Amino acid sequence: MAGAEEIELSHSLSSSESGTNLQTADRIELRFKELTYKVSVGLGFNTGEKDVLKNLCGRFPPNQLIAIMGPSGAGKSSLLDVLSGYRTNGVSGQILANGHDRNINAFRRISCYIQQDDRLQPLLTVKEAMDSAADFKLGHRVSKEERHKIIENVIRLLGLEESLYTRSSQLSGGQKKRLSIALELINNPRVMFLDEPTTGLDSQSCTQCIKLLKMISKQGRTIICTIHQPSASLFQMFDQVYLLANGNCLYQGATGEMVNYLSAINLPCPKYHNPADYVIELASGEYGQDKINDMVRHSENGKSTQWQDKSYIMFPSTEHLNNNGIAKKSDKKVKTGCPTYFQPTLQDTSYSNQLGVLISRGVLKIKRDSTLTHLRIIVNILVALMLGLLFYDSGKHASGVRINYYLLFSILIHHVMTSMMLNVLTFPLEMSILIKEHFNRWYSLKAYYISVNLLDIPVAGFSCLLFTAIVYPLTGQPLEWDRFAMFNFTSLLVVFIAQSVGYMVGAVFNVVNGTFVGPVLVVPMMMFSGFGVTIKDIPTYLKWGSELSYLRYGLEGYTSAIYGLNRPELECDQLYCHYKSPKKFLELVSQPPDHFWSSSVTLIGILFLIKLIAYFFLSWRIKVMR
Ligand SMILES: Nc1ncnc2c1ncn2[C@@H]1O[C@H](COP(=O)(O)OP(=O)(O)OP(=O)(O)O)[C@@H](O)[C@H]1O
Repeated sequence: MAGAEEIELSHSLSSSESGTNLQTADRIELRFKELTYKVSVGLGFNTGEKDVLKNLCGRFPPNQLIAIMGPSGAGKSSLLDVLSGYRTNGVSGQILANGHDRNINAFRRISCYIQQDDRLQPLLTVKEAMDSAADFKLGHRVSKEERHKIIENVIRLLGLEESLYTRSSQLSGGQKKRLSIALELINNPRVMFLDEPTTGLDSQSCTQCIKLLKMISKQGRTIICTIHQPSASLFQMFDQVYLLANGNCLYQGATGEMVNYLSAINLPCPKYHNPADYVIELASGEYGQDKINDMVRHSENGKSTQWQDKSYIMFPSTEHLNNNGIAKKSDKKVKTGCPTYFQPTLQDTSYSNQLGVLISRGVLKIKRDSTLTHLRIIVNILVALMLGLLFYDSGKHASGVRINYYLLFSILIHHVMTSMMLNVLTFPLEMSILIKEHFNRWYSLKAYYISVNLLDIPVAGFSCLLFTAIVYPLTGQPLEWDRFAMFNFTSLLVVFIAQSVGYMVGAVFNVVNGTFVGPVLVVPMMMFSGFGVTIKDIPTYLKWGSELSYLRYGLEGYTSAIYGLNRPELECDQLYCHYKSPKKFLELVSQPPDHFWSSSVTLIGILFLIKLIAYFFLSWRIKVMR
């Protein structure tokens, strides 16, 4: 993006209805006092607390691009997490928006947080991602034409016109970053937090990215980002610097004043040295801890405003108070920085709108997902064919009853493992996107959870039906529609339960741990399924295990569908067939002849219970991760 073009774009935006330029009253000055953030560290008996941020003070005015700088581990990301409201546990001190205590929910409505890793939907194109973000954030409050105009403006502003039909996964690092910013710009946030927006970008993309942020800040926004070690030219583009070391503030003030500050405290920046490099060296302790202590003392840990640029619009804390020190009613909007219309939820659009957009976006993803959809269908076809050939006609003759029972158990394990492991492996990636989008208020967790469960039905249903349609006739099961339907219904219930277990594991564990925990959770289910040790042979003190095993009810559902419902005697192709009468076999596996419906009802109960548990794990995980 050329400079002239940028100016032209920002001009075109000023008259647009997207409202990307902020009114003075909408601008936010963020201040914090005595801000401390403690985390628990250590394991077992050796636990303790660590002060990540130590009594920090600071002032981030609107219309400015602010860099939080410091060496690795200084507390930059933590400060961003705390100021954005992403982290609230272990935080003490005061955070003020326009001089008033920051109401976390009101503040979240006017801010956004863009994390270091671009958590984008890999299968959606830039246009689709923008459309769905606009649908989530603007919904029906804004007409279709207006929405289109807003998207167009933001896309133009961020120079993404040429990548409109490129999938997010195929964008370059710089384009991904720009798309992340574009998605959040749609609802015109007044404060933007960005964690290391230049990491992984080449120098040209870095410059483009920072130029863009600068331009957005000049529309009245407060833009705060962490940055590692900027080049001298990049450094100059920031309006303000907040320098951290070991959780303390070493400097807060205008970028142009930093060299003067260093000279004033007898730490002059050597000639021809990039001031950004020099302060990082100082903050890393390369010149001694005493220099760090001096800087903390002189900056008063961020309290001193001596080096700040005084030209920006200030929001004195008393500006909106009447003589009694009470906020004036008419100033409600400025006071909280929150829209004046009543908003019962954190999200900008209704629950039904969120669900609708999640489902239409999900359908797009399903169509393109090579693992969750295409691979899943292929695996079901291949396994069904393999089992069909291996157990060919095993269900037809009385001599093959035992072998057929092994087949039923194999089918059960196939459904459990494939469905569960797919979610264990793919959900952690989805989790990181969910956390970002949920934190930035695109949708509620409930809407998300209902949508994923609804979206699971068609693919699971189709692959299950395909599997049954192949394996059932090949293995010589009774060709009766009701038995076929019952068999498939049991498979579906087992698949849904296994998927929910997968969500549960995927929500709590990362891919590596989940890959271990998932199968481990299946083992007790297998032990108590009645396969091998029949239910009547399980010791009384372990009976509870069989009551909980969804594999037991799945196996019972299968055997009832195949051998129950008064199935007539089986053909015997040998001199003697012990299980000629299906009832005899059902007795062996200690199962009443017509157990199908009671097994199905129990499976449905287990399904709802596991779905509920998975939801609680998911919401717990989201809270814990923050
Ligand atoms: N939840 C946590 N538990 C334990 N220690 C933590 C936690 N969060 C932060 N820390 C510690 O606090 C310090 C600051 O971490 P933070 O991620 O904020 O640093 P940073 O300046 O962003 O570093 P980098 O530039 O390497 O990302 C580090 O020593 C980190 O290990």
